[in-house]
Amino acid sequence: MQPSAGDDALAAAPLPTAEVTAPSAGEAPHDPGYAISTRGLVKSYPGPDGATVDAVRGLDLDVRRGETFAFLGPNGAGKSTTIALLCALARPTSGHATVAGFDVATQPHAVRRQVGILFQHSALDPDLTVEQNLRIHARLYGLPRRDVRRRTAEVLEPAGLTDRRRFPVRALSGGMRRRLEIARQLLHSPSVLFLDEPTTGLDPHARAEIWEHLRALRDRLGSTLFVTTHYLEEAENCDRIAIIDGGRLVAQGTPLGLKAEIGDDRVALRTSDDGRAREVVAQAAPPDRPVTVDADGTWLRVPDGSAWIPRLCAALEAHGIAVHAASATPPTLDDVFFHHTGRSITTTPATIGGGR
Ligand SMILES: Nc1ncnc2c1ncn2[C@@H]1O[C@H](COP(=O)(O)OP(=O)(O)OP(=O)(O)O)[C@@H](O)[C@H]1O
Repeated sequence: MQPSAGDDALAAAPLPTAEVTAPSAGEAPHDPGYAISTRGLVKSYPGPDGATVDAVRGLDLDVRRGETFAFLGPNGAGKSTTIALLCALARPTSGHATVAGFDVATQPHAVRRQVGILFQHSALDPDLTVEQNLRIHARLYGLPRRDVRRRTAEVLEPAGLTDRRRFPVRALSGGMRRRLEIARQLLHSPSVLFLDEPTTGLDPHARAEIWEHLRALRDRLGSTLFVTTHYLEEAENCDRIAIIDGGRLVAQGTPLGLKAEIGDDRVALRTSDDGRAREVVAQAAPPDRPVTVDADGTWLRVPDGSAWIPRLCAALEAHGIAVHAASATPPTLDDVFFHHTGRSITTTPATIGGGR
């Protein structure tokens, strides 16, 4: 969902051209090592019939400078609302947040000059050329006229779009358009770049290219990247991950650290009779290990999963149940997501050996 700015007067304010000032002490929690810091951040919207929709409920988040940070959550979890708050496009109901050292509630102009935002839906004009789209943005951000040509060339080059600068946007591929949107957001040299599902709708090749581009930008400019994505393999390559569910932060850590917290391997068995297999596996497995039957077959979590496969297969075969396939897999990020939210982030059913 695209952050809706319409509910807040803040969003309608014009972008300033003046230099920003440093925050005064005590306005919001701020550690100079953090690009983003929030404490008890809340956003509630008026809902239907006088009810209140609590989109973000008390978020405590710390994102280090130069970090690539993945923000994961099911649909409606509050990801876009969080981005809107952090970009000062919506006003927090309560709590504090600083971005690049500026308070989103008391210094919204300064925050907006420090951030670039890639929305889920394209904000490019397809009839204008690549350069014209960039110039409009430069003007909106009050870039001095003498700098526009230089900055345009500087952002187009790493995006691989220099030779397309006179093409109308409608003549670009989906991946090129996304790279152009990223380039446009870099024109005013933001220190934090927010990307709301930057690769959704792109084919795997274009997705890989976007990530290559983002990593190169991070390495070259030292920008902090805050990315929402539904693709766990993309989150896997980020420095740290936060999972939000129902507006609350349910997990935060490195991909490795979060998976290590889950610990045990997942052993999945596809059998001739999964209903009976569940009972047999429950008896043969260590006590207090829940055994589940779903589209993947019969599965459970145990330490050193591959050592359990021969034992479980022997027990099943002793009960006349044939085992068609068996696998043991270490925890994946989808397991982490499932563990914290009770559901899978993937839309397609997981397969034995490749799923939860
Ligand atoms: N302007 C608004 N007015 C009322 N409710 C809103 C508004 N914007 C968002 N919400 C509600 O807040 C909750 C969080 O929405 P949000 O768009 O932040 O979630 P999300 O995690 O970005 O979802 P998705 O992955 O589907 O984009 C949802 O219940 C949504 O319906």
